[in-house]
Amino acid sequence: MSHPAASVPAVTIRVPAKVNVQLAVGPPRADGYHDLANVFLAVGLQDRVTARPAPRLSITCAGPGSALVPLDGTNLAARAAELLAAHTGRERADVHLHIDKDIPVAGGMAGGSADGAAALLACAELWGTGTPREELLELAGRLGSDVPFAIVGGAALGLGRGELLTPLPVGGTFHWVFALADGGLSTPEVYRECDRLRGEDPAPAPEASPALLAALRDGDAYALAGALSNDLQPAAISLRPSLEDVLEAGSAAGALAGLVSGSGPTCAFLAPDAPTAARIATVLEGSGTCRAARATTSPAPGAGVLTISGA
Ligand SMILES: C[C@](O)(CO)[C@H](O)COP(=O)(O)OP(=O)(O)OC[C@H]1O[C@@H](n2ccc(N)nc2=O)[C@H](O)[C@@H]1O
Ligand SMILES: Nc1ncnc2c1ncn2[C@@H]1O[C@H](COP(=O)(O)OP(=O)(O)OP(=O)(O)O)[C@@H](O)[C@H]1O
Repeated sequence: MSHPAASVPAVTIRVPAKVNVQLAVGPPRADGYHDLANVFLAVGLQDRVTARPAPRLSITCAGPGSALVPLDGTNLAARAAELLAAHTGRERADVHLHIDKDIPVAGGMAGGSADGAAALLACAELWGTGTPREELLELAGRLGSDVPFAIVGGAALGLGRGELLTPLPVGGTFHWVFALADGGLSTPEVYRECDRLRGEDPAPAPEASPALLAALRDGDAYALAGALSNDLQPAAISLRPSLEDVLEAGSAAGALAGLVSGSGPTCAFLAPDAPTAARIATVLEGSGTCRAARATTSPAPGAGVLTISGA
């Protein structure tokens, strides 16, 4: 006897959030982007995207903040499905995508980018496109600067606008606490604010910090704490001054260091070990400076298949 649930093909991909342990931002380019030295680290918060055959492209989303996620063609997962269909000569993106969200929305942890990366992989698997990984990475870069890293995971240096990746060795597990904010920050607005604050001062060419790369390679949390940097942090704080209070609360709670994650408003705190991370999360939650705090570890693997069912 056939099993009805098993007869529905479905592919579920899990995909990690990121924190930028270094984000060096150069001057604005003619195309509106900024050259970066962007050191990405994938962390244990993850979304899941499930692809199933459907007459036409549709999206549903569940989980914290899902009400803020667009369900139309602007969703990065929808754009990924359309892009792969066009690239592989498929008539339509005939797929339903369901997003289980755990990555904070508009939080500077590349949640939308993660969903775009997961949708690319899910549709490639569901449609059996056989698209080589290099081609998927190139398509990912067209979707957004953060999308290729969600496929690669681990740690990587992103040059150009952040999409040209070189994987980096990581010599141990790092413990993090993420302070989640109410409401998001717009990435383009934060870059604009960064330019505005710099005024006429020329930004130096962005370069990866040798001390930071060594800290990652050695798995040395104390050295990493001393090397964390984010050129977008002053801009995020300028747009959301209350982030100063979050950073102070995390540091008073015993973090080795804290910084704004990417374009914010999520703040990331490095802890020496798991029990300290759990304690910092509890203190932050009670501090009234953030909506919630989550302890997790890094590095985490890039987007990958969680389940494939039916056929
Ligand atoms: C802040 C970071 O999350 C750090 O990883 C990324 O740089 C942002 O990456 P993303 O959200 O994938 O950004 P994209 O979708 O490529 O670009 C959105 C907007 O952010 C700004 N942007 C983005 C990347 C970059 N290197 N320079 C920029 O100025 C531009 O205004 C761009 O129009
Ligand atoms: N799948 C998606 N999930 C969340 N937001 C999405 C998605 N697709 C499109 N968006 C839009 O993108 C905006 C930014 O959301 P996202 O969660 O990617 O921000 P972010 O984590 O700050 O991004 P980044 O760190 O890459 O700059 C949202 O406000 C939303 O309108």
